[in-house]
Amino acid sequence: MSSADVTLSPVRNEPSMMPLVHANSCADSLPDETILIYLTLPGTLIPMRVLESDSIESVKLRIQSYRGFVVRNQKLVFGGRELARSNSNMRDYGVSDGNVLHLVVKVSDLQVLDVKTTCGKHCRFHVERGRNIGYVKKQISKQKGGDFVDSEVLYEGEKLEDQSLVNDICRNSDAVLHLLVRRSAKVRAKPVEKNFELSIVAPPRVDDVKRVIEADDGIVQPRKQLLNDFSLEPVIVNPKAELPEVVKDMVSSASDGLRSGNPPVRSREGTGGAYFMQGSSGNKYVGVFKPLDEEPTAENNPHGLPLSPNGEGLKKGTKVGEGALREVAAYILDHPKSGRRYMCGEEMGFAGVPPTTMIECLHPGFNHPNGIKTKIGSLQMFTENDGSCEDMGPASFPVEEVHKISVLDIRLANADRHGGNILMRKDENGKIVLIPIDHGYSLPESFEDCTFEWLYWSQARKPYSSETLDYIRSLDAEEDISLLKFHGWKMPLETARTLRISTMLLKKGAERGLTAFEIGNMMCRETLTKKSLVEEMVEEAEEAVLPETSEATFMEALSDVMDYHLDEVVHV
Ligand SMILES: Nc1ncnc2c1ncn2[C@@H]1O[C@H](COP(=O)(O)OP(=O)(O)OP(=O)(O)O)[C@@H](O)[C@H]1O
Repeated sequence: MSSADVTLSPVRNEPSMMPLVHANSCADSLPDETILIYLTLPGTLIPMRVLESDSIESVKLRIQSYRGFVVRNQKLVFGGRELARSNSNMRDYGVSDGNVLHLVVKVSDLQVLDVKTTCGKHCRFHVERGRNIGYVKKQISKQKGGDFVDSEVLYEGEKLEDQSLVNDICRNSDAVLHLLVRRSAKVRAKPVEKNFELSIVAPPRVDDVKRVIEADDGIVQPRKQLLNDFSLEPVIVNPKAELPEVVKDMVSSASDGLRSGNPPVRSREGTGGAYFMQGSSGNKYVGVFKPLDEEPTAENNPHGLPLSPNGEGLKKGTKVGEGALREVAAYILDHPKSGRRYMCGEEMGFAGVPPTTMIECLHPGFNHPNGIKTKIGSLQMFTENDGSCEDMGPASFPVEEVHKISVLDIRLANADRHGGNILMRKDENGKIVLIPIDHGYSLPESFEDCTFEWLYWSQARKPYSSETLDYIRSLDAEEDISLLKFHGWKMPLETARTLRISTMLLKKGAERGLTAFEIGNMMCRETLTKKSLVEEMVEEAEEAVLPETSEATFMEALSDVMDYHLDEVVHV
């Protein structure tokens, strides 16, 4: 996410209660279904009058108008569940009079910079808000060719010091920070008789200047914390499951970072606690750590979300405290094209899930409201990126990139694939590469909350390539379940069933020439209450077998039901 957390349009003065805005409402007779709800933000409780029939989107729009938080940066949580479907209404989610809804506002870790130079060059790029102007100058030099390290950078006419942090400069929460770069001119004065002669000495032209050797990478150096009370170790359940070298390197770099006094930096984005782990030099993030106890609605969630009432995660069919397990599973199951992950551990997987492993880590920099304790969670390799798919229209995403994400999401029945969870970067040839992250809500026990952002992208309607079809053919859910068991996750029957069903649907659908859109669409509900086709197929198969029947017999029944429905789709 690169945009700021607030809209650029003027925000209305905050009323004590957000008024009801409805086409049919009139001052003295409120419609029957009017309810009063309360929004909590850390430290604030905001009363708001809404209609039970108001859509989530319209409620968010009003929050945007009165509080300034843009809709896509808002997450509403009620009863331990995220109100994720924008076209569903308050009633669908069971919100009634007097209920308290939690509003989590996503604040970006990245800032868009729009840079103009006095010699007419222009560039636009993202930087982490923790970087300083010295670093920005180096980025401009890289992007535009030449050396801008000795130049002056101005914001609203004021010269910025090299040490100034991007975060501190954004005083108006600007979505885009406009900077002007000019060559610095030194003024020298030399006495000439009783007067001074002024001469302005412009620096040499860019081409004449030798490139400055890297000295400071410009990342914020939080005060060094040289501690003894820290640790970072991989969690290995099965000693036979050897960690790939890339994972070992990531773990040791993050551990070296802590040893060198570079503390974890908490991300401002997301609903759970996510920490950027630094390397030993302190100028590079090497991993993202997500502790189990800081997941949304878990005990130590840093965003103040209340505890889950029933242990279920924000998405149906997931459990609080299992997000890290699912993150690691997504990496293990993202087999490379050439074979299973355990046979060729070093290779990047088909969908490009960054290497992820389970670690235990002790550091006072995490959220410890009840005393400092060792935390267990997932550590994922930090991937340099130019923002997420929320920052850009999908038109320029290569078809193969979209297809690889679709294959992963269908297999894992991902319940949280929104644009913010796909990072994006350009490779050395300028081609856009998509990087799937945040798989804490994959492999749910039910299909109720499956959502795939890419369903709405035109690439999803293009046929899979023969290479992708070969990959799909090679998938085997039983092998995947055994592989996860080998790595220590003995999946509950319901989760294993999800993996079996979604793999079966992907394989059967692809075999019949269906597109990612057609297959994905069968897994997603059109509305909160209308069951998806895959849910209907499961129900039909359950009705066709005896209650105590074996899993294998159930899957056989489902296979027949699925063939019937897919053939119908193909012949329409
Ligand atoms: N592997 C990665 N490489 C680079 N940045 C990452 C990586 N994983 C996560 N991030 C960034 O870390 C921040 C928080 O991560 P993330 O969105 O996954 O957290 P979350 O709490 O699980 O979010 P959500 O509320 O979307 O479920 C985001 O800015 C995200 O872009």
